Amino acid sequence: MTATVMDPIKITNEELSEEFLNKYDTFLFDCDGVLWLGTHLLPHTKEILSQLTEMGKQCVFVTNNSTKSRAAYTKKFAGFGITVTEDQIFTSGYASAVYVRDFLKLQPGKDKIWIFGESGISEELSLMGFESLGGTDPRLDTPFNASTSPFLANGLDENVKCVIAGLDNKINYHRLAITLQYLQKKDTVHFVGTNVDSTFPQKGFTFPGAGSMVESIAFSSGRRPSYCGKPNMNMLNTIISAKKLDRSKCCMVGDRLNTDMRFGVEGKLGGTLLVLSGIETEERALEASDEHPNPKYYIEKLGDIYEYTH
Ligand SMILES: O=C(O)[C@H](O)[C@H](O)COP(=O)(O)O
Ligand SMILES: [Mg+2]
Repeated sequence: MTATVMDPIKITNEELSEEFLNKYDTFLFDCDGVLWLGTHLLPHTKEILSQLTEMGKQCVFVTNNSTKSRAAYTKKFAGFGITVTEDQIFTSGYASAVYVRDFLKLQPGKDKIWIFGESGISEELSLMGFESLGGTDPRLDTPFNASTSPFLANGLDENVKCVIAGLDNKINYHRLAITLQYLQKKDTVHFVGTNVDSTFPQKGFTFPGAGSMVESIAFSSGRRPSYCGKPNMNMLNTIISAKKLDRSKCCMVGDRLNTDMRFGVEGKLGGTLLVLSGIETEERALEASDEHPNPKYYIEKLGDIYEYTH
């Protein structure tokens, strides 16, 4: 293990917890691996979020998980007994929809989007007035047959101008095959990836992440996607301007070095906190690497801050 110039500080006691809490006004929380692992809420997540609110801190939730829309996430929080409003939530599905509207300048009502992914993408597009195809369409669940697929029967839809690809737990050959047909239209169809995460942390398991799926279709098409989730700075800029944040008073809290910590460091936020309850290990947090930055602080799990201060 090589020591870096600015060694990450491990939060292990009340004093360091207080120092950390007092430094920032706004905390940007990653969700998977930080707040929860699937349907399992991590210990003292609810308590630390209430503590921050009582201290007058602002909490924003920034997830690369595109499977749910912002509206669906408010329900997930509510299911855990945590009150969060939709304007506190930013997802990679929403960031992708913003990119399609504001950067690609596709036109709602005219241009359509083919989705390789779940309802979190189509719901955000629909709120912006975009029609989408593919995604959770049950006809894609059937085994692929080129001569009977309804997506090939009448030719491809000429109005599709973009493919958005993200995490899809119903990934199958039918979805891969039709997505590739649209991506082969290189001159007219853009390629957007929601997020690059190679893996997806769950309780006791690490599963394939969105990036593993997006890279599969990138490989077959020979194209590179524009990734919109963390660490893309467009996503951070959207959040900073929507919430009118002072970057120096913000701290990014995440469980991944190449997405969350990079987002905080490249975005010049005041601080970063890596939690070890998701993807990364202490060894990785401390190693010097060209692949990712080190965090400013790290801790075993977010709820420990609550425990140290109570
Ligand atoms: O593959 C994925 O989409 C991710 O692993 C994942 O869901 C990321 O979510 P986050 O950790 O940013 O909340
Ligand atoms: Mg995470």
